Amino acid sequence: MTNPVYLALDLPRVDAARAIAEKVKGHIGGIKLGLEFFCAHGHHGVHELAQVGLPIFLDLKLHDIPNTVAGAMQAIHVLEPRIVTVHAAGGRAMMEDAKAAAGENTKVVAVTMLTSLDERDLARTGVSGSAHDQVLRLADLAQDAGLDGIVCSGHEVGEVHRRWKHGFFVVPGLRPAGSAVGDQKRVVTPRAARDAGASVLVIGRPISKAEDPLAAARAIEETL
Ligand SMILES: O=c1ccn([C@@H]2O[C@H](COP(=O)(O)O)[C@@H](O)[C@H]2O)c(=O)[nH]1
Repeated sequence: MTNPVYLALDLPRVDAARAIAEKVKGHIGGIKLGLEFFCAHGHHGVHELAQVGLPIFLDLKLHDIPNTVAGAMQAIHVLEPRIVTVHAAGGRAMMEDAKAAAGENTKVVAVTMLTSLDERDLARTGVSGSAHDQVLRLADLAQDAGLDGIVCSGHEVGEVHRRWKHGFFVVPGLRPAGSAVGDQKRVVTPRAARDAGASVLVIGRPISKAEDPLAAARAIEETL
């Protein structure tokens, strides 16, 4: 079975990110590079991390008018990312155009409700109702737009999986039992997310900020 863990390398330096990735590469399935890394190091940084030899997930959370998002997707095509994120809130046309502009081997997935938000935060953005309903609504929109799947928390992935049988589900906000939650609010353990139907488990600080990243990655792998 392929290792479902993608290591989120939200680090300011390429050499430090690569050193951690090299250290743990036998215990993860891929590398996730997000806004911090991409804004600082762009294509060059992605090429460096691709040298590790694992699939690359570009978590750029694109959210703009359809033409602009399609252009951004075309611009990252050469990097051959395995997964790219857009925001479902960008709407159906934006998601359709993002998918049409993506490479054949790139899964395009839509961020539904960030795992750093709870229902109180959601209400403050003007959306009433539960996190669960918001995620299901945006998951339906992403499916209608022809995307490959969505990003959601481990609290919702079970229900989304029941409704969207062949969807691809990326789950961040994962914390091994007893580890610091930080800015995440809708959190479950990696094992709970996997059991509920997650295709990809995104894990960052519990590995990247651990005193011994290799031991942390191994310990997580053993729980799966
Ligand atoms: O809803 C979302 C969408 C993306 N993320 C990203 O996942 C990682 C999580 O890192 P941790 O250090 O394990 O908290 C990070 O890169 C986020 O940008 C998310 O957390 N929630």
